[in-house]
Amino acid sequence: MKKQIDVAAAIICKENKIFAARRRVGKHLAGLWELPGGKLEEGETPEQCLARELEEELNIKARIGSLISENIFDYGAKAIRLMAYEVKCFSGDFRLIDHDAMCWLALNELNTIEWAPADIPLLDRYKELTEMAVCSSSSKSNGYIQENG
Ligand SMILES: Nc1nc2c([nH]c(=O)n2[C@@H]2O[C@H](COP(=O)(O)OP(=O)(O)OP(=O)(O)O)[C@@H](O)[C@H]2O)c(=O)[nH]1
Repeated sequence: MKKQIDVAAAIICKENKIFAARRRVGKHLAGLWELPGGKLEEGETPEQCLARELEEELNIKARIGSLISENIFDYGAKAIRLMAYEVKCFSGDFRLIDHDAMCWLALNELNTIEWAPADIPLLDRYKELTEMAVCSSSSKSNGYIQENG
């Protein structure tokens, strides 16, 4: 049976935009865009893996937030379990060490680039959750009564 590889990926958000990086020539899925991250090493939690990968690939230090969603995807030659975590706190200047391009996209721009297929359901889920959060916070503020005097 084909081995399933565990991969952790980061949904890095800044000012309502999400970070994407392009896989470089020579790699599996070269030219497609992905969330930064990588394969779990033995004994590593997904959070530890992500913190390590973000430092190795992008030169940033990050606090890994909650699991947004996961997706099992079969690429034929290999199958992966891709786990996406939210990252809102990070420091350092982004440097492309392992990718050949990067960009920041608003939620309504996510479909303007070509993502690795395994990422698409995860990004859809993230969009859904973010829109739900915006909706619930605006309904809370509508319900708040402010009185004069
Ligand atoms: N990091 C990352 N990998 C992804 C994403 N989506 C996706 O399908 N993958 C796949 O997950 C696998 C693991 O990623 P990796 O970055 O550790 O692998 P790699 O190909 O650079 O390393 P390798 O050359 O040592 O095999 C790759 O086959 C990659 O194509 C994603 O959003 N982020």
